[in-house]
Amino acid sequence: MHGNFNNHESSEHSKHGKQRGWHHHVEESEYRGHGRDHGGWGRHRHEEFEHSEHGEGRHHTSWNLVEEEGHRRGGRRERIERGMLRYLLLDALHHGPKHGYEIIKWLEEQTYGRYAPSPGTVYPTLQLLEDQGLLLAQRVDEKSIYRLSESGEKDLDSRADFIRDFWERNGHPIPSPAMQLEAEFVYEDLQDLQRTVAKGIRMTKDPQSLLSFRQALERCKNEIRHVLTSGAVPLQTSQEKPQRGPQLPPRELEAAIARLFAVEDEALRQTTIRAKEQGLPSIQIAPLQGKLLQVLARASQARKILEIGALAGYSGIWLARALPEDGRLITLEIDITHAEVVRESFRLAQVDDRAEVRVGPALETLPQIAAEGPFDLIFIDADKGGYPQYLEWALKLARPGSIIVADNCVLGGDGLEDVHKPVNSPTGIRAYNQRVSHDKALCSIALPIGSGMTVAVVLNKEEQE
Ligand SMILES: C[S@@+](CC[C@H](N)C(=O)[O-])C[C@H]1O[C@@H](n2cnc3c(N)ncnc32)[C@H](O)[C@@H]1O
Repeated sequence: MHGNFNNHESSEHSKHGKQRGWHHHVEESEYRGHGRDHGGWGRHRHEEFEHSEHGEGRHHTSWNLVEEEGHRRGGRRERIERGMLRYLLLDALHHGPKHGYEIIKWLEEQTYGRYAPSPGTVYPTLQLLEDQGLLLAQRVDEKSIYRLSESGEKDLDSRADFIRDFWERNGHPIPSPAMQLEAEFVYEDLQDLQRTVAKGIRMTKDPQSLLSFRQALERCKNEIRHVLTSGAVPLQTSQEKPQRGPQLPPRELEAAIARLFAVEDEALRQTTIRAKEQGLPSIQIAPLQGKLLQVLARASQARKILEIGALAGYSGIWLARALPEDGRLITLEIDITHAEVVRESFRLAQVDDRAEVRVGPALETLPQIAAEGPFDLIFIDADKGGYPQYLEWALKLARPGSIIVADNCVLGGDGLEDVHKPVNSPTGIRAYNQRVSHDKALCSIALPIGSGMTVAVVLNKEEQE
């Protein structure tokens, strides 16, 4: 029940309280017993409900006769919905035969004093239940001892939810005032958190941010579980230093890094704009990845670079710009239309003196360029099913110290799981990762950048473990 605690809903209810149904008022009390809205203590709204003719009409007249209310006890009280006392009486007798006063005491004790119905409401209700055949009464020493009849058990069963909720609220000791106050704060924080998350969900347009919300909530739940089991807040591990300042979700973080480290110039921007205009898909690498390729090319002092999968030449431009004047980039492209766009891109970016595109299926072109190797850096970014074969070729065309990079290798984790799937699995990415991560001739890592890049360095014999 997530209602506005301050709403007084009598008018709403009386609007519906018509025909043969009857309604109750909604009662709000400043309450320090256990509240249902919270599942704990706090301000508690007792919401009563309308019974229609489709409900339990057979009780209507008799219920109206009975006023039920718990006593106020030491500032704590439990009030129950009108008409529900009968089920508490039935429940008391379900736990053994009792006379009227014993029932009152039993309820008072079991609720730790929260609820003690008055004799003035209990005795008429017992009489009513007996008349309805739900109780059996036996006179012993001037007192009636009651026990449940079979139909009484059934009637009680029909309200099992109410009974369960009642005991969840009331069947445990009352916490100290200090505990109650702290608990109020916890509930307020919880509601605040719920509002914040709901607002975040409404405002965000990025699925990655939603994933980050879930991860943050998971961390919070884990910490609370830890407190529950060990009674203490978990120690921060060295990787989980207290966080300072706003935390950006991964995509925004990449964009922020790119703004600082990988700013596109006009030639690069125009490359993607022209590619779009020509109807090419926007599946080029991100600026951050382009810069990473440049860093790797520079680190390996690359003079010859091979790329498999050119599209419009965007990544090719990043790579070609990391080459010395006499360096060479060969990029392979199956689609002749794409290849034409690539040529124009290289010309406009003024790297056409060192970068060229070769047209055809890569597996046919690769054997033809074997004589032009070895290549210092090889970037694989074509059809994903071909990755394992491209890796074979990359290893043939590389030298010790060469770097082999492949794009789209993490795919939100899909590229990493189930690495034992056959090498010709649909994407080939898992097989690729399996191979580069285990091959002794390679030192490799997958990076969660873009949709994930795997970087591998070819080792010489002495370097291999
Ligand atoms: C993801 S795009 C390349 C993006 C490019 N590396 C960039 O970041 O700017 C993949 C390209 O590989 C090409 N391709 C697909 N299968 C190929 C194959 N068997 N041989 C060569 N190129 C292929 C596609 O036509 C497409 O242009």
